Amino acid sequence: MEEVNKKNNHKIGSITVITGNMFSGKTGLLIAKYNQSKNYRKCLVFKPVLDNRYSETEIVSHDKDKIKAIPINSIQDIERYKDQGENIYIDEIHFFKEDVNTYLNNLANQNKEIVVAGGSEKYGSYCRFHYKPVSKTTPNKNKNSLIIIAGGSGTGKTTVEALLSQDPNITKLISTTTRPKREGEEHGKDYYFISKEEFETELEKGRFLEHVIYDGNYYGVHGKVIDLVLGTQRKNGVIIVDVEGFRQIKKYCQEKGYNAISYWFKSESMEKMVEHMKKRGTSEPEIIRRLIIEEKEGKFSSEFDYILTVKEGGLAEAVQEIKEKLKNYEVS
Ligand SMILES: Nc1ncnc2c1ncn2[C@@H]1O[C@H](COP(=O)(O)OP(=O)(O)OP(=O)(O)O)[C@@H](O)[C@H]1O
Repeated sequence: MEEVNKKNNHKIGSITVITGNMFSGKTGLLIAKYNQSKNYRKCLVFKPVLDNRYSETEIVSHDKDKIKAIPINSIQDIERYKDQGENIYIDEIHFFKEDVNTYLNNLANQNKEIVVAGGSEKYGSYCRFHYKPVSKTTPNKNKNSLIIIAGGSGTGKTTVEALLSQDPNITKLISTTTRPKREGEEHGKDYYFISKEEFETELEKGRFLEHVIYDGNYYGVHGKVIDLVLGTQRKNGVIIVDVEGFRQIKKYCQEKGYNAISYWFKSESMEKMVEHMKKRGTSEPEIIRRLIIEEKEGKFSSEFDYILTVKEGGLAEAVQEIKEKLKNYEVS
């Protein structure tokens, strides 16, 4: 499992360190991460004044990708700009000689998502970052977490969710729908079944964290469902969503002080994904449609806490990994 962001259960920021040898593509990756986030987060980019090899005011990768950057002399210069950004990108971090670790830890604890790129080990100790989030002033008393799962079709999300929810401490969050109840389905077990009018009223009030219209019916996740499981029942929850749903639910959890652990699911290969979809009886045109969605949404996989490549035949193993990780998030 790839850990994308070093975060703990307080969810108050992150530091992602991109390191490696010269010409290994560190700046290119930093630029890619910036491009992924720039349209929906306020982003600030910095570079050391000393690094004027290609440009004074731009970060330039070896592939000649470039983005505008603010040149700074000292890491502390970020102080003047920090309120204008939620995400902070710093290239060539090893050029700064002062204690960048302490400064960036403080910044991350102000809820900033930080990405730094730095040269190879021979340049010194820059890569010895240890992000130690401080306790929030109002510590999170809820030791339970919401497991948020997103990812491509046929990657095992539904199977893993079902296996996780067999655990008495993990509850699958129930969605709300306006579609008619089918035989055997139960209100509050399969879905909360409500009328179109009720759905639209709640939607207008902003109570749905995400919703879609499929086949003329609404489907959505109501905020009160998260409150019920994590707040009232004090259980862990699990939910499958798309990228936008993940963002809204993560934001809601942050506002409410609930822990959220997010996973982006992948299969070992695209062929395996297709094989799984075929096995399940998904039609060819639908497979193509889903692969296109996966390609589009997959660009945002780095926003998730973990990228989980589910090995072939490894669904139970994936469940175990998630459960193990869940233990680390429990606040005693
Ligand atoms: N890693 C895996 N190894 C073996 N079989 C798998 C694996 N991942 C998924 N499958 C199989 O593929 C099928 C589809 O899995 P599942 O419905 O859990 O995927 P999904 O990610 O929820 O897809 P969708 O988003 O389309 O609903 C199931 O039959 C499941 O058993």
